[in-house]
Amino acid sequence: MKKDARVPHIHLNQLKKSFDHTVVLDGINLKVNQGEFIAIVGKSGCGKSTLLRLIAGLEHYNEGSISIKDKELAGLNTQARIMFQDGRLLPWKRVLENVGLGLKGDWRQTAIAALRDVGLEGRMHDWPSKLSGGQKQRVALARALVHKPEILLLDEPLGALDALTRLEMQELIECIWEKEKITTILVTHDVEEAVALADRVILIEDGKIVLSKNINLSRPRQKTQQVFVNISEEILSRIVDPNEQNLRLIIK
Ligand SMILES: Nc1ncnc2c1ncn2[C@@H]1O[C@H](COP(=O)(O)OP(=O)(O)OP(=O)(O)O)[C@@H](O)[C@H]1O
Repeated sequence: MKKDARVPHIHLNQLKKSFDHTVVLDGINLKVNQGEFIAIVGKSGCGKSTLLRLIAGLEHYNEGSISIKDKELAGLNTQARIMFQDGRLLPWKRVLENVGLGLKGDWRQTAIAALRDVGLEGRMHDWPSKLSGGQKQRVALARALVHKPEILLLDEPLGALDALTRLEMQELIECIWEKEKITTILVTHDVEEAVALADRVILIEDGKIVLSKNINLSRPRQKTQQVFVNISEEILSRIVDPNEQNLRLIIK
């Protein structure tokens, strides 16, 4: 049977999530197409990570539904892999074993290929403690990609990196996404990062999606380009109040 291209890869319908009677997400509606790159931004504590965890099936929701290709998600989302800010490598396993974790059969070759894709094949015998922050995140990315996920969930994966390493990692993520066309959802505090990478930027506020902005710019995007700056400022102005924004511009 021919697949219906109109069926969204991920469909969140009237999703509601509470923790101990505190509503964190309320009436979230979102359709993500196959191969789309979505970025989620919003103030700290607005529920971005909770949303990713719900899509990963790591958390239960109270109301609404999550469908993956029209099938309601029940339990762990086996099509998805999630990557966190701290990488979460196992310190007692070498890089190659970290990437190969959970693989079967000829796992070494598969893990080596994944490390090659992130440019770290040469470090496969190292302990994670010998790696820089950026290298650890490359390994974490390889560990997610080695399972050939259809959905990649990135929870502020570059948040702890210095500016230059962050840019390199952005390029790597973009490059892998362009090659593999994995449906990707990135949570980030960095609006420029969101605009640089995503097809669509979603803003969450008070538990709801208050903005959904298509970014119709060709790739790779130039952050200094006026249209890029304008879009970033527009989204930022929706997140921070005008006084905070003035302060940010002064500090800049
Ligand atoms: N397991 C939990 N138990 C109780 N409350 C939780 C739990 N996880 C998250 N919360 C609360 O839910 C709200 C949203 O948290 P979440 O981590 O999703 O926000 P966030 O937007 O990702 O924040 P940040 O940008 O700071 O990472 C917060 O108020 C948080 O305290």
